[in-house]
Amino acid sequence: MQTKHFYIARDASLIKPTNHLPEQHICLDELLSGQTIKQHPFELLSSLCEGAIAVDTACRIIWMSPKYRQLINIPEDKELIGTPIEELLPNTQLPRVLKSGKPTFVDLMQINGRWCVVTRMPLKDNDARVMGAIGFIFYTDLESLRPLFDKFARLKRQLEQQKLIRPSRYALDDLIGQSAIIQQLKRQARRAALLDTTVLLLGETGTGKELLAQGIHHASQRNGGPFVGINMAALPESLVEAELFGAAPGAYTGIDKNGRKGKIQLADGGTLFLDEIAEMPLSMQAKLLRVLQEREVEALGSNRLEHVDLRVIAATSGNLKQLVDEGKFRADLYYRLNVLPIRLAPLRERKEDIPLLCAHILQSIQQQAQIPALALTDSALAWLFQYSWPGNVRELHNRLERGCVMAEGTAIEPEDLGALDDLPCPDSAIVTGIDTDTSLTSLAETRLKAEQGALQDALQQTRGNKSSAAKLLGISRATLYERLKKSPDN
Ligand SMILES: Nc1ncnc2c1ncn2[C@@H]1O[C@H](COP(=O)(O)OP(=O)(O)OP(=O)(O)O)[C@@H](O)[C@H]1O
Repeated sequence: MQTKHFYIARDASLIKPTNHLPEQHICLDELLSGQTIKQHPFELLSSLCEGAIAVDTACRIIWMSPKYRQLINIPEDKELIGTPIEELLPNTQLPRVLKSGKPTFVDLMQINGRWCVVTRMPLKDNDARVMGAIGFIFYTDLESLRPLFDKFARLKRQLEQQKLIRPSRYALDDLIGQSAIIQQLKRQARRAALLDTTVLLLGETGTGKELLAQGIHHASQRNGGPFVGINMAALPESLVEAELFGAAPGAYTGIDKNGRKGKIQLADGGTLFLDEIAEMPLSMQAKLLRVLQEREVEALGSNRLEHVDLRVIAATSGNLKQLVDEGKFRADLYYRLNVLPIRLAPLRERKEDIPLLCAHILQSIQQQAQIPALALTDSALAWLFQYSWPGNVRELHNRLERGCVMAEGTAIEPEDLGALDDLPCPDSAIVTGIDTDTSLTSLAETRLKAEQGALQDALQQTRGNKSSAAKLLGISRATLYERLKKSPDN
């Protein structure tokens, strides 16, 4: 196979890949080695555009054209060689080019508040090893493209209004925590955002898997595209196919004459978040595998394959490997999804994050509900530290919300957080400062009665639906069953 070289015309007006070597052209290798002409090759290239910047493999600036300096307001005498590019341009995509070794020929990028059309290319040595990357700005005056931008913005607004696309609400900075575990998680997520591969998020319920998925999308190059989420556990098996893969006109009675787009088609250009992936019916797994392998989707009732361009982030609170071993999850799909696994630690493994999380959550509750600021008493904080947090950050949020409602004074006490629900537990008794002799017996009885009353009320309200009753009470189904067993009637 013949290698393609880049050639530049002697009048410096054109760079194009070709297999021929016309006499009037200079090979770029020759040009970069400076054998042919006196002018620095980068300067020659930058004269073709509105600015250019080059970095080495460590993403440090090795060269910047004067026009680029002007665009980002850097004085001429300021030394930039060796500066990490992200310090100057936080949204730079050159690290991605270094990683992938692939160019992006046309992209839009905001530089110093101005939209620019940019091209990025890897710089490779004779053995095709990446030794740096170079970015060019071709247009900074995009007024002529204004009608196109306006149309794009209008269509995007329409889709958002129809709730067909949901912009990601969270960035990685919204992930609260100072622990080493959270810092490492954010570093992994930033690296995952740079790559365009499938990510598998593993963690118990409420650990922030969806929040992290949105953060990765937000930090990725796909952030201008949609973030589309679907929870496999919330869908009856019969609806999964149409919801996920779409349906052709006439696929089933009552369908719109234009057919129906599935979440996969809606995520085109962006990120598809498949929550509770372990719940995906086996019959649908082969179809999803095709999307991951071929980027092709076949709508229900159609025999046409549509190409889609998306990144998949899947999440599970279960053990996928075990399901594979039990034959309940396809091994080939598991390996396709498990390209970049990221584990989210439960809150009990990073309790040092609790005070910061509480501060953030309390502030947001108080702002939303427009109520005066409430602090946690020392004993409330102590209880938060000794509790095991089966529902993780979601449960912390629910308990703090409950605390804000129940608090009588200016501070939240352990019992406002539902700490007494966990009695009789010696630890709880210590942190709540409750005397564990005779008063505890009557308190426990009173609490049991009140609790059974609340359980019965919730069951009545939800017409006996235990899942909904548990949700209403802010407890898990398992806890609900456990508490029901304590009823004197049982
Ligand atoms: N580190 C964190 N910082 C701030 N908020 C968090 C953090 N982790 C989780 N949350 C919040 O906790 C709640 C639950 O998070 P999320 O829905 O992302 O969890 P999940 O792991 O996807 O849960 P599930 O498996 O039940 O769907 C959300 O309100 C989210 O914003």
